[in-house]
Amino acid sequence: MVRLPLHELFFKNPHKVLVLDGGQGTEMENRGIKVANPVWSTIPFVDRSFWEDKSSAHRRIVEGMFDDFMKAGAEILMTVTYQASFKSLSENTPIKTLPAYTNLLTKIVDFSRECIGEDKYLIGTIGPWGAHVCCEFTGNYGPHPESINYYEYFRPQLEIFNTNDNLDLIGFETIPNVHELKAILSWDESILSKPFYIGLSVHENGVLRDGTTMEQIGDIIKGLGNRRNPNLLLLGINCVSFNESPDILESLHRALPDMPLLAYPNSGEVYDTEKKIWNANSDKLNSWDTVVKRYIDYGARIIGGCCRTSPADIAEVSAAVKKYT
Ligand SMILES: C[S+](C)CC[C@H](N)C(=O)O
Ligand SMILES: N[C@@H](CCS)C(=O)O
Ligand SMILES: [Zn+2]
Repeated sequence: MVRLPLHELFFKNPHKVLVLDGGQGTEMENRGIKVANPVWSTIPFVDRSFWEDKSSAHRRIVEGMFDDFMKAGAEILMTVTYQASFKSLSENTPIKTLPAYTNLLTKIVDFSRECIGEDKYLIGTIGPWGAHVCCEFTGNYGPHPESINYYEYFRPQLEIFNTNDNLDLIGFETIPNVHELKAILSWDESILSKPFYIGLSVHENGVLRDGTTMEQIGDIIKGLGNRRNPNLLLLGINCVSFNESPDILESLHRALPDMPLLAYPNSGEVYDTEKKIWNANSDKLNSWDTVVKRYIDYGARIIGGCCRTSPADIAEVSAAVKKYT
C-alpha cells in the first residue's frame, strides 16, 4: 500500500493538513444527474447500466468529478454513499436484501478506489439517521430521539465499510442531533473497527441543530474517558454555513483544544427540503484563503467543501493549505 495509515501520517507530520474534495451530490447535479429523489446522490449507482456499461453517461460523470477534484488538489476523497443506508435503499429502490445491498456498496467503494488510484485516501461516508427523512438541517428527530435504534440503522453500512480495505476512514457526516452523536460515541472497536470521524451539522448561531452547545459536546467527549474508541480520529463540522464556519470551529477548538478537527462547509446557500433546491442566503463575507487560515489555526487536519462547493473551490482550499502549512 502506498498510503501511510492516516493516524501515522498525522502523527509523523504534525503540520500536515489534507485537502478534501467538495460537495459530491451537488456537483453530480451540476453535471446533469438528477439527485432529487429519496436516496439522493446514490441514485446513479442503483441503475444496472452504471455497472454493465462502462461508458454510461452517469459513470463518466462520476469519474470526471473525481478527476476534477483531484486536479484541483484533493488528497482525500469520499464515496458517494451519504444516503445509501440499507433502510433508505431497501425502502426506495429495488435493492431489498442484505446480500444485494452488500454487493452494491462494495461495488461503489471499489469503483471509487479505481477512480482515485492507490495514493489518495478514501473515506466511506455515512449520512445521519435524519438524512432519510431530510432533517439533517433541523436536528428534529421527533419526540423521542433517545429511543431511536441508531445502531440498527447504521449497522449494515458500517459492517461493509469496516471490512473493505479500500477505505481508509469512515465519515459520519452532517450529524445534527446529540442523541445520535452519543450513540456513535458509545460504540467500541468491535462496532467501529477502523478510523472514523464525526462531522457535526451546526446552525449559523453556533449550536448543534438541536440546540446542544459546543461546550456540551466537549464535555460529552471528555466524559468518555477511557471508554473513548481509539479509532475516533477527528471531530469537526460539515455542511455548515461558509461565513460562520470559522467561528464555529473556533468554539469547538476551545471546547476540545487537543482534538484534531476537520471542516468542510457548504457554499452558504440554504437547502429547501421540500423542493430539494438550494436558495441564496447572504453573500460570502470571506475568501477561502481567510477561512482556511483560521481553520488551520484551530487545529484542522482535513479541510474541504460540502454541498454546492465545486472543484474551483477546492483549488482555492488547496492553494490556501499550501500557503499556511
Ligand atoms: C445534505 S442534504 C442536501 C442531502 C439530501 C437530503 N437528505 C434529501 O433527501 O433531500
Ligand atoms: N458527502 C456528501 C455530504 C452531503 S451533506 C456530499 O458531498 O454530497
Ligand atoms: Zn453538504
